[in-house]
Amino acid sequence: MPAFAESGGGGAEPPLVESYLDLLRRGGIAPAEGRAAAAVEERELPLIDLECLMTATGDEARRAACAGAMARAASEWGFFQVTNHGVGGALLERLRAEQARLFRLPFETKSRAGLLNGSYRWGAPTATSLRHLSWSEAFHVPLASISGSACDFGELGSLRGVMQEVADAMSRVAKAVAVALAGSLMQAAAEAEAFPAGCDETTCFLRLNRYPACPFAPDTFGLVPHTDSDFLTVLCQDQVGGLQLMKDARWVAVKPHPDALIVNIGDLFQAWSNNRYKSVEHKVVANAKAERFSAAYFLCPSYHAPVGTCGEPSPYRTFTFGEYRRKVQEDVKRTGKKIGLSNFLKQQPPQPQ
Ligand SMILES: C=C1C[C@]23C[C@@]1(O)CC[C@H]2[C@@]12CC[C@H](O)[C@@](C)(C(=O)O1)[C@H]2[C@@H]3C(=O)O
Ligand SMILES: O=C(O)CCC(=O)C(=O)O
Ligand SMILES: [Fe+2]
Repeated sequence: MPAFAESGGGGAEPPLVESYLDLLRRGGIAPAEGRAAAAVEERELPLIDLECLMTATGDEARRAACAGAMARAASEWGFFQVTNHGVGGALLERLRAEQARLFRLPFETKSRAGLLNGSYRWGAPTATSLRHLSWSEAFHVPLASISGSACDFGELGSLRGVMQEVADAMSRVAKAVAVALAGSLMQAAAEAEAFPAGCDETTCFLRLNRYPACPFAPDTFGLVPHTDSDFLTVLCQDQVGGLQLMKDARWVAVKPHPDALIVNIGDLFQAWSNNRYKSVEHKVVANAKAERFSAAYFLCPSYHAPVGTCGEPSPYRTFTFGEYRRKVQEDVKRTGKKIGLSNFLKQQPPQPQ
């Protein structure tokens, strides 16, 4: 498959080239950040062995040490990588093969409302400049619909089963990590076990990402800089690389690790932890030669449950995930950018005159 096959006429590639050239014509300049990409340092994320949490073998002391290491990483990095997570390598290989088949469907088929619950998106929904363009395509699938009959998998019958297995395995990791992180901030272990309130398979998402090879790399985002609008994300990336996160005000490239999954704190967990845990900005830099795949599990609460706090006083007012999502979409529509948590601070920063 060439880097960007002619779109339309049954081609699989979304019309990213046309979108890029249109934004360039409309005065968008290629984001300068990409040119600095060469200077970006590659770092190993904090590596945490989850065996003591994911199996009954771990004793209390090992579990406490594991929770402590995650809490430090969640505070200092907002990201860490985990091994012995229980999500089988063979299963992740099957997912990657299924993703390759799914994204090879014609663009018209992928865009069709019925396929995967109409969850397809590409480029930039509301791009007004190249800085909003993501050289990627994705299916952002509500877990509830994966098992639901309403979700049309087209001719990809085996995809449903693989996505269900991956979602089940990743949700176990997400839950175990969330409870351990909450327990580090709460005295009552029982309360931590119930954390996060209102999260279940009907409220979480599995996002399948594909990043086509990009003729405008490295000046183009594979995925624009953002923070995740959830409690936490469990991410499986392949070995191509390109994920970067903000650390001490500099972009840092995340070195892929063949056996590890990446966990990152989302906006809601930063709010719940009263800013102890950080929802850190991250992006994907486009790759000139290789296509890249990733799959992200988003641990999200129901739209109605207040996000809550580990303890008052919280810097944030009470808000629900529904309010949060609506505000993000409203801000993106109005400004092209997500504003996020600062909208929900009790003390609003002085507005620029
Ligand atoms: C975790 C996510 C937040 C985001 C959707 C995504 O799954 C990955 C891209 C994110 C992003 C970045 C640009 C915009 O801010 C945004 C609204 C979008 O369309 O894609 C956010 C999404 C979000 O915050 O909902
Ligand atoms: O593909 C990646 O490595 C990151 C994806 C991501 O940040 C997301 O889907 O929110
Ligand atoms: Fe993300």
